[in-house]
Amino acid sequence: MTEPPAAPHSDPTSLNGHPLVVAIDGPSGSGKSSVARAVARDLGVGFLDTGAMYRALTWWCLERGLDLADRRAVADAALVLPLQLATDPDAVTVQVDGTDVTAAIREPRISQVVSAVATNLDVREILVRRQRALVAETAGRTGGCVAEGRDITTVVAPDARVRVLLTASVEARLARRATELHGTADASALAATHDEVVRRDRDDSTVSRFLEAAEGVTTVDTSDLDFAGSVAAVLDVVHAGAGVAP
Ligand SMILES: Nc1ncnc2c1ncn2[C@@H]1O[C@H](COP(=O)(O)OP(=O)(O)OP(=O)(O)O)[C@@H](O)[C@H]1O
Ligand SMILES: Nc1ccn([C@H]2C[C@H](O)[C@@H](COP(=O)(O)O)O2)c(=O)n1
Repeated sequence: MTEPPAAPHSDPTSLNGHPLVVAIDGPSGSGKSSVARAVARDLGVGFLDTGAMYRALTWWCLERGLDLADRRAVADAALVLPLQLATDPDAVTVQVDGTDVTAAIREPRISQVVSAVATNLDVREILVRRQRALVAETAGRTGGCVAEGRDITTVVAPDARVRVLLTASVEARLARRATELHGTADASALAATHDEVVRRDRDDSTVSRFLEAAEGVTTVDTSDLDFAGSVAAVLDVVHAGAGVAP
């Protein structure tokens, strides 16, 4: 008898047609974006990087010469932000008004100031509305959505079937980001990365709760895990919490 080919990934259709939403929050450098993307790929569903939305808005405001401290002007920009965000985990692209900003929004000049936009409460209200719509649309179209950010488990998708706080020690997170940005985690690279990780978390945590798990949220500490181990740990939570066949 011929065996059927092995399934390439977990099967969200085992949820009797109910779309699977996986919400992942965590501090900077914990691995949210890369792990969430790999988890979405494994599940065969869409992926939403909500930080990319705050970054794209920041990029657009700077492009238009707006003062990021002008909260009203930045919120007005958020209302009309011409954003196209691809949610295919194999082809994540971010466009603003037809310009591909996928790489530009990761540059230090954006990382250094994005918190000024992300702590604008009027902006948050507007982008959260868009994020909820994107999660629903993506989940309906692909069978599910893995969404990551700082307030997904608590504000954007508190009813998600699976909710994870992905965390790691500050030392591990600094080393990861330093290696990513500077190719090394030596003392000078670690010092240069401090603002990107520690200061940003301090500012961002004034408006969102992502340093500790909210009730019902499962913490996955990746300090001692490699990347593949982090993905496997989150998939374990998904399989346990959502009844998704591995
Ligand atoms: N065990 C691990 N788990 C997750 N990511 C890891 C791990 N080890 C190294 N990394 C690397 O850490 C870096 C940071 O990951 P990523 O950008 O996904 O973090 P993040 O939490 O989304 O950060 P930010 O919120 O600042 O964008 C990436 O280069 C990733 O490949
Ligand atoms: N749901 C979210 C997502 C992101 N932010 C903030 C935090 C960061 O300073 C910025 C960019 O996010 P990153 O790409 O580094 O994950 O946006 C937030 O407040 N809420």
